[in-house]
Amino acid sequence: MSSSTPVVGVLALQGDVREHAVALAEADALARPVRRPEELAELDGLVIPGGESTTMSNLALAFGLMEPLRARVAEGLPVYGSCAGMIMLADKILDGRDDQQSVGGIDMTVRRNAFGRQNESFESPVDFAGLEGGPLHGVFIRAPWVESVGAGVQVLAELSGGPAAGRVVAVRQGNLLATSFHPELTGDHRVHAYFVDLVRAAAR
Ligand SMILES: NC(=O)CC[C@H](N)C(=O)O
Repeated sequence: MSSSTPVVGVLALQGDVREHAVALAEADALARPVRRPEELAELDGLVIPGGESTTMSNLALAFGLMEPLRARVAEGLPVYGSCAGMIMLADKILDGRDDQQSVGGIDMTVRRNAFGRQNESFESPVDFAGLEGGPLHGVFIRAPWVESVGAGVQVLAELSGGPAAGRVVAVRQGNLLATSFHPELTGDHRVHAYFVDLVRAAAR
């Protein structure tokens, strides 16, 4: 790759692909939709968007992408998952559908639709470790939370107020990044810029 403009795929099976592509472009990456296994080879990084993790799991299996995705994660490909994408990166899922699979890679347990009916969708400020410029505007839509993490996982954000105060909503393990919320819907591209920096550092 050219060191200045990394190529970052957006898994385009389902979900808010376009919004991530726009945010990545704003963060100075070349965004590409990814639907076929061979398209994974050309990437410096990948985003797994928000959407519905059960559908994404079905489609990844149907398109023959699940094993190639696992292989690329094992090779160290930087991947960022938001919401359903966070579920796809979790080693363990609670309240998933029985046949649901994840790509895995982050040593964490996530709970799907964790915030419950009253809180299906809500917005909350999120203090994200290492990001300058004040709290993020966190948009949560039938979001998962991180129930527990292994020793190698860095917690980047937890909710500071409300009924779910203290719940972990952003993590990183090596080149893998996941958020419960949707920065791609806010016009604030700091999380994407953080990820693109990680992609650049990994490609060096
Ligand atoms: N906004 C989202 O990505 C929602 C995630 C969805 N509830 C799931 O289980 O996959």
